[in-house]
Parts: sequence; structure tokens; C-alpha cells
Amino acid sequence: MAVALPAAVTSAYERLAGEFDKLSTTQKYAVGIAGGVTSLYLLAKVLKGSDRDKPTTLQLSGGSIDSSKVKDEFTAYADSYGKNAGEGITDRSKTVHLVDVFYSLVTDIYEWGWGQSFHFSPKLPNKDLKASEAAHEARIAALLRLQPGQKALDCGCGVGGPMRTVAAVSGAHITGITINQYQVDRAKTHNARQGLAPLTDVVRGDFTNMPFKENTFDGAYAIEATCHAPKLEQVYGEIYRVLKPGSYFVSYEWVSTQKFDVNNAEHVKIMDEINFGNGLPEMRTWKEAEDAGKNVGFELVMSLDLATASVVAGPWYERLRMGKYTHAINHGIVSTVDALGLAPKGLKEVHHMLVEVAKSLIQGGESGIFTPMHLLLFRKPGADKKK
Ligand SMILES: C=C(CC[C@@H](C)[C@H]1CC[C@H]2C3=CC[C@H]4[C@H](C)[C@@H](O)CC[C@]4(C)[C@H]3CC[C@]12C)C(C)C
Ligand SMILES: C[S@@+](CC[C@H](N)C(=O)[O-])C[C@H]1O[C@@H](n2cnc3c(N)ncnc32)[C@H](O)[C@@H]1O
Repeated sequence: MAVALPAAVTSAYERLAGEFDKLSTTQKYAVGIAGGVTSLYLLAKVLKGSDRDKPTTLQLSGGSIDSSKVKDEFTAYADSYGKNAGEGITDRSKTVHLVDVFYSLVTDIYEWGWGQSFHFSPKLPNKDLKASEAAHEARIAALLRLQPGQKALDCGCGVGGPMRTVAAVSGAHITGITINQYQVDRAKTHNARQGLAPLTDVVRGDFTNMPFKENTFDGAYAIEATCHAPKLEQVYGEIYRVLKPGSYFVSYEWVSTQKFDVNNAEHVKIMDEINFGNGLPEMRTWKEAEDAGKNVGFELVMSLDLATASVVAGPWYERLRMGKYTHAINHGIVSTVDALGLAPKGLKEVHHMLVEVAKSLIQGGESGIFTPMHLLLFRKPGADKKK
């Protein structure tokens, strides 16, 4: 079917073509070369990105997974989720391994399309996204009352965006732990480049079985990370063990809210999609998270959903909503590099999963059944120097 172009466009095109015809052969070559160079420059910009601190499109990798195995690993990851409503990961004993695989698959894409902090933030009035993100991270340092000379633990540290903020604002030393070796390497590179190496350390390990002695840290925090644990008590119990008596633990938890109705099929479907696209074994309720902390011996000091706590802050999911056209463009870019053999086979499928989960997260946020930022502040009983 022929497509009719608007008259203004056809007449402008005809005028340009007329002008081009009047040029000498040399001038025509010059215009052709200039057009070609400009197109190549624009293509290189799209493929390369602008920030040397994040992977370029052509550097998108499978993290710690060899590029030849990305497709198979993603298929195995996808198959590990049950088909029944509300089922999540079928064999929970495989959770920690699957989460490690998940982060190998998504870490470069996250950094490329989001940044070095793998979490959401309430949007503060008159502050841009980065400032709002930093404020969300700095709140942690304040709640833990961290001071220079003290040692704190970042439980599930990603590539270290929050760790660098917390160390910089508090002057305390932060040790990050993540299950994924690729994230350890990225975090150390960023820490060194940004001058944070003296105040940080990053180790690979399982936060349900940590390689630290009891009573080691003056504070601990977890930002949108403990939701990956097969059971919350396992990770909370470990944090309790390594904290000094009297110290605080703060978590921004991914949980279902009071609005979630387990008998509502649409609610359960949204949660299943969130679990699958984010490497979660299941979704816990805010109450289960509170209880898990108390069960391992913590005192509950504060419990507050930051998604609804402030009447002036904008919704955490707005950044995803604003980005939906970018996500579609990104999918075109990833599909192109995949088709040209310039990205590991299977990364297109991983990206598709993220495009879809962005929609489910927005639905979870808009309906109010889900929050990625239920603040839980716990204290390990004992010495009262920090009360
Ligand atoms: C805490 C967790 C991760 C939270 C967020 C950092 C990520 C959740 C969904 C992710 C994304 C969705 C869409 C992607 C987009 C299609 C792509 O082109 C660029 C990256 C995304 C924006 C990506 C970025 C990170 C998230 C927002 C979980 C895992 C517990
Ligand atoms: C969504 S990311 C958040 C990262 C970081 N807190 C941030 O906000 O940028 C979740 C993190 O939890 C880590 N994680 C998940 N399960 C883990 C486990 N069993 N042991 C250690 N780290 C784990 C992941 O490797 C990842 O670094």
C-alpha cells in the first residue's frame, strides 16, 4: 500500500533534490561524505554511550557467564519458575545459584540503562533523579548513625553505587557482599576510579552464610537485596550474628502491601511477573518481613513504607514510566547487536524480560499492592551506647 506523505514534506524534499542537482560532481561527493560521516558519528554515539563509567552497547556481556552459554543459562533460569499461580522458584534450594546467574545476565544492562545504583527512590521535589537517589542512600548513613572510623556492612551491594554514597557521607568504612563475582569486579573498579577505595571493600559471598566473625560491624544495611534470600530469617539471622550488640540494621524491603489480596488473580499475576523478572524466589508480605527480624532476635525500631510516607515525594515507579519509550528503543538496539553477532546470543531475551518486568513493576506501583522500599530499622539488643 502506498503511503501519502504530507505536501509540506514532499515539496521540501523536491526543493532539496533540485538544489542537490545544481551542485558540481565534487560538491556532490563532499555532501555524500559529510552525510556518511555524520551518520557514522550518530551510530557510534548510540552504540557507544557517553559515560566511560558504564558499559557501552558493544560491551554488553553475560557477566561471569561465558558468552557462548548466555542463552542456555537464561533458558535454565526461566525454566526454574513454576507455572502455577504464586509458585515462584520451584526448587528453593537452587535460589542462591539462580540469583547469581540472574545478576550475570542483567548487571551490564542495568548499568547501561539505569546506573550504578540498582534500586528505586522516591522522586524529591526540585531534585533530579540522581539527587533523589543519593538522598535515599544517605538516609541509611543517618539511620545507622555511622561515624568515621566505624565499620558497616552492605548486604547485597550490587556494583556499589549506594556503598560509595554511604561511605562518602559518613566517613565510615563499608564492606559490601554480593553473590556475583562480576559485580565484585565492577564495584572494585568503580570504587578505585571514584577515589573510594580506602573506605570500601567488596567480597563475593552468600549473605545467608557470611564469611565474617560474629560482632564485627557497627551497622548493617540492605537495599532491595534481601528479597532474594530463600528465607528472610536466613539472611536476617546472619546479619544479627555479625553485628555488634547495640548496633542497627536497616533494610529497604521488596514486599507486598496491605492492599495485596492473595485471592485476587490479577494481583497474584503481577507478583509472579515481578518475581520472575527480578530473580525473586517469592514475594513476602511487609508483616512477614517484620516478623522475620523479630524471630532472629532483633528489636523492631521503625517500620514504614517510604513509597507512601511522604506527601510531597513523587512515585518511585515514575522513572520506569518515563522510560518506556527508551526501553523500546533499547530493545531495538539490543536486538540489532544480537542479530549482528555483536552481543552474546540470548541477551535479547534477557532484555525482553526486563522490558516486560518494567510494565509489571509499574502495575504493582500504581495499584499500590507492591513496594520496593518498606523501611525496616532493627536493633541488636545489648550495649546501649547507640540508643
Ligand atoms: C532491586 C532490584 C532491581 C531494581 C531495579 C534497579 C531494576 C528493576 C527493573 C530494571 C529495568 C527494567 C527495564 C530495563 C530497560 C528495558 C533497559 O533497556 C535498561 C535497563 C532497565 C531500565 C532496567 C534497569 C534496572 C531496573 C529498573 C531487583 C532485581 C530485586
Ligand atoms: C537489586 S541488587 C541491589 C544492589 C545494591 N543494594 C544497590 O542498591 O545498588 C541486589 C543485590 O543482592 C545481591 N544478592 C542476592 N542474593 C544474594 C546472596 N545470597 N548473597 C549475597 N548477595 C546476594 C545481588 O548479588 C545484588 O548485588
